[in-house]
Amino acid sequence: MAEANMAALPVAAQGGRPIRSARGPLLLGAAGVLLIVIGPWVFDTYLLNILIKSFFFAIAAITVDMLWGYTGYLTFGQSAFFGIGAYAAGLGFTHWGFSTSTVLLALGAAVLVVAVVAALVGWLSFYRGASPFFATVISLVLPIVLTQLLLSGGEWTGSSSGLTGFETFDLSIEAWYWVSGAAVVIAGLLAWMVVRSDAGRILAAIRDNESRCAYLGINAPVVKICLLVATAVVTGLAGFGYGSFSGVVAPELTGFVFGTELIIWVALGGRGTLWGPLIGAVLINVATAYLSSSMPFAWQLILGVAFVLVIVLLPQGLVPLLLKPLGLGRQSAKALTLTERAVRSSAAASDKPALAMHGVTRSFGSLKVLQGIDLEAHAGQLVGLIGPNGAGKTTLMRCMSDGADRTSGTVELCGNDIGRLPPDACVHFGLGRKFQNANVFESLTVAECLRIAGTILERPSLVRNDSTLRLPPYALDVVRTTELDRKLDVVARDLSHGEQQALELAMVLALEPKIVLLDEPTAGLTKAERTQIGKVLSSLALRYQLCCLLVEHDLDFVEEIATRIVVLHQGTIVMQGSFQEVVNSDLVKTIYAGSAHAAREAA
Ligand SMILES: Nc1ncnc2c1ncn2[C@@H]1O[C@H](COP(=O)(O)OP(=O)(O)OP(=O)(O)O)[C@@H](O)[C@H]1O
Repeated sequence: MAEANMAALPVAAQGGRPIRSARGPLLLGAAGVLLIVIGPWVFDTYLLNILIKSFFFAIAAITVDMLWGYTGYLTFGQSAFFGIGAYAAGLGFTHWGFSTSTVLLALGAAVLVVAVVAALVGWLSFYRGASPFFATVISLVLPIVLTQLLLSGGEWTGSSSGLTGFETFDLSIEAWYWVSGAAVVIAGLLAWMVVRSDAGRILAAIRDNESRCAYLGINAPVVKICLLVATAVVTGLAGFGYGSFSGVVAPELTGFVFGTELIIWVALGGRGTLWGPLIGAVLINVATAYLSSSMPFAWQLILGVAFVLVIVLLPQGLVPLLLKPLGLGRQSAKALTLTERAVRSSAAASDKPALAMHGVTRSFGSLKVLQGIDLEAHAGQLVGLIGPNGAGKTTLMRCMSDGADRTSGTVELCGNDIGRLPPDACVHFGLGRKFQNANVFESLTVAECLRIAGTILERPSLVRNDSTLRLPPYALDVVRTTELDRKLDVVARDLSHGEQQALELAMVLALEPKIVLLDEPTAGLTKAERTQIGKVLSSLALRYQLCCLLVEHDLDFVEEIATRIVVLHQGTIVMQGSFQEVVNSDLVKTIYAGSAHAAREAA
């Protein structure tokens, strides 16, 4: 294919992506580091003691924020990982004595057990088809089960009293303060770097629209399992530090109440900000230490009421509101260059069908929606799939893009049998699917959506933001003809309906698909937008030799661009041919007249 060797050309240098201004967090970070350095000279021993514990708790709160605030996974289970880390120290030092080798063994055991438990919980929570509600219930069960295990551990775990008085690191309170302070700063910086990076934006994409991620070839369950394991290990290490410092480990550290407190600290501090939960966790723990003895019940009640109020009235949390004058959260634009990317994969070979379906059926109970569909489409063809409402067009598209959807029959994409493979695997065979309703990442900018769309071709960095956005020529065509290149820094939810449709199409094309499925791409578009999209679609097939399948009710539009028409009626293909052959066919006229009559009768 000629485009395969096309040089990357700078086509636009305008627009930009909003990133959180680094000035505010840096100022805040500098103030925090200063407090950590001078703390031992400023705070009394009691406060130092509280702060050390708060720092370890704050690390756990940061990980909850990454899971809940950034990825949308509400978890009560991080306490379990904190507790496993703390008990690794308590059990190791109590039963085998304190020595360098015990420290290393206990630390290794903490990391291993936490990673294995987190991977298991992640697999259970995020396996295909599991709902977010199910994942949250699993996260509730984990601390409850773990607490029961510890309670039934007899003398070995100390049962309800836990373990106390074991020998631990011989460090002064000042040294512990600096160590825990350094740990929270490092954890905060690492988390901040990851969530701001290009790869970190995938977390927000999963939170926004997991189904679109799958159709971009991103295996969201695996991403979530990896994130859960990484954050669980960090939380487990924080727990190890806490257990080693306090010399006391008790079942409460693994419990569901502590898991809920972490959620409260994150919500009050400011979900999705990292520094909010960090500051929230520290301040609430300090306040609890001073106030809970003078008003033990009232303080918990105040925290509970504040939590409810914040969730209902102030979803962004309290800390961002209090620190607004510092300029935290203000947006600034980073210059971004949009360039053309050479197409990596060649189009499907013309002698082999890009899409081949044989005997495909789909039933919902006794309702047979598709009845033995045989269909082939080649590279360079733009096939219009038409038929009355309820004919089974969308169902047929689903069967082409998700192996689990059909009841029987075979589907091959570029010669690969999709078997029962999920959409993200089908995408790797060259599939791109555009849905009827614009399906984008609403909280991300146009540039971020487009970058995430190219994830399977250009692995995004875990630490950096790339200042160049590379797109294949046809995706660039869509971006330019619809003037999205002037709106790279606009958040997707603020685009017009037509622009969102164009953005979704550009995202699908950024995948460099060989087969493009388009479900009513002109629905809700103005005449001008329809003409623009029509030109782009024609060029996909004619110029770039992609295989396109288009479901469309607008027959004028189909006439303009389709190279072949397939008519579907009551789940079977009743006719295939050129547009003129189809519209002049008596059979097709009868089918459409019949469905119009049925529609009038129904009305
Ligand atoms: N999940 C489902 N459960 C039960 N029936 C379903 C399901 N999905 C689709 N159907 C039925 O299958 C038939 C075909 O639906 P489908 O959406 O594929 O038709 P279509 O040709 O795309 O229609 P339209 O042009 O109105 O979008 C309809 O009768 C619909 O009610």
